[in-house]
Amino acid sequence: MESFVRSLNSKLGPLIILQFFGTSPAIIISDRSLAHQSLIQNGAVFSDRPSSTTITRVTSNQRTITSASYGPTWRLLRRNLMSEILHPTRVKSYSHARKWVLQILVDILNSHYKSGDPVRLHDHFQYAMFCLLVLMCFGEKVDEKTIEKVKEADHHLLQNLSRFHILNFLPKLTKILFCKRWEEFLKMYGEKYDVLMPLIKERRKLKEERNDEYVLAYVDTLFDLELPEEKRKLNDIEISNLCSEFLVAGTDTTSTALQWVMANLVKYPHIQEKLFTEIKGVVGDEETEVKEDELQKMPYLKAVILEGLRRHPPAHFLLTHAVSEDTVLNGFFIPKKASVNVMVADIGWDPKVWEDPMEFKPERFLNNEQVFDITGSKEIKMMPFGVGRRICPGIGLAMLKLEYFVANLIWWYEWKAVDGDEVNLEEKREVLTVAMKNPLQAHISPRTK
Ligand code: HEM
Repeated sequence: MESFVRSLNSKLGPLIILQFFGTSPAIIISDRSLAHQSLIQNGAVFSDRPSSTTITRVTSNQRTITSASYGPTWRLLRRNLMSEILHPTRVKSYSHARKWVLQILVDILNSHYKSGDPVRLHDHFQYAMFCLLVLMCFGEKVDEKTIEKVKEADHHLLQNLSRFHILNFLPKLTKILFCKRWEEFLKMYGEKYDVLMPLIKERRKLKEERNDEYVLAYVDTLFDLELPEEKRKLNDIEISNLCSEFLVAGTDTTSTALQWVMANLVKYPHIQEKLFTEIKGVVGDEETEVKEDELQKMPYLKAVILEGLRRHPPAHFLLTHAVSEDTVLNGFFIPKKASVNVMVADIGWDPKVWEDPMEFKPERFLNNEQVFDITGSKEIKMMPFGVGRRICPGIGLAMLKLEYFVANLIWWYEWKAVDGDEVNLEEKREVLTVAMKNPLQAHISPRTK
């Protein structure tokens, strides 16, 4: 799809409008000024989401659930909630969790070092990022067996997502035409619910017993919430859906970004060395950990992360937006309900903005007198997290995690390519992200400082 769109795009220009069989048109934007016009200047109109399947009944081991809706109000609500738990002050309160997860990662890496085998990073990163989000979601350390079960249930559903997309299209009809697929979907849905529900119940109990003596978790923000229009609280399936989205949205995106950055640091040892020298200038030789409050003294680290996100944005498209009322963009009439897709990767590779855009050069972020604005509020130069009203609510947490984990991984170990093996930066499309086609493998050795 992406290469098809790209070839169409080079022939037709920065705004493509596709329409099939009288459906609402799909618009594809690959130009940063059009992205700015639509998502920032006209954000109120371009920031809805297309409606998706309404789950009305899920039979799980525990009970039958009879309602769950995904309307626009619901989505706005979700966004507000995410901003509450992902607010910078809250994000800080989870620094103990990041430290815990770093230790898990380091233990795994140490055992690789001792065995002499190269490290295959992606799975370890993904597991570490997932542990972190489970902890932020449910507030307590969850045992490894349960984490595996939650991961498995989410993964299963995610891998089948493209097969289930068709169910969004006229559900009344697809329930007859694709009844087996509906059954399969509801079964997987029920399995996920069965895994999450005990964690949610346990947390609810703890919240009632302990009153104020705990660090707020994402699920806590859902318990007391009342839907403003429907004037009711969230039901169990809605809560479990939101928890699952929290876990899914933040895991693969962050672990993919982390892997791309580390791949470039292995491929270009001089960049890795320069980064290590910067860290050494800030952190005392005796220290085993780069602390979160030291990260802001490391401009080269920030430049490496930004360059990683520009050159290899984990999502090459934004999630689909929908237009909430008839409007005009670039002289074209865009009707209400049209869906809008924005080509994130192409925007960050624009040769008019970036010299040698396909090269990995963190230095390009060092010469700016002002701090680089990744939110694109004044001008969009890249948009790995989206921009405007629908910008990723996890942006602050994601940047912090990337800086913290990259700094510590470089502080602890020297990373080298496997002998005779060039680091291959070919891409592969996954469900939510564009990952490395050949996952990074590297030899590590502990630093002697
Ligand atoms: C490097 C890491 C990440 C990247 C590159 C990333 C990127 C994105 C992008 C491009 C979008 C779509 C924005 C749009 O449609 O306009 C998005 C949405 C979202 N992200 Fe992230 N994200 C990252 C990490 C996270 C984390 C850590 C969380 C939370 C734990 C998170 C939660 C979400 C949610 C809930 C949405 C949907 C928001 C909505 O529908 O309004 N993301 N992200």
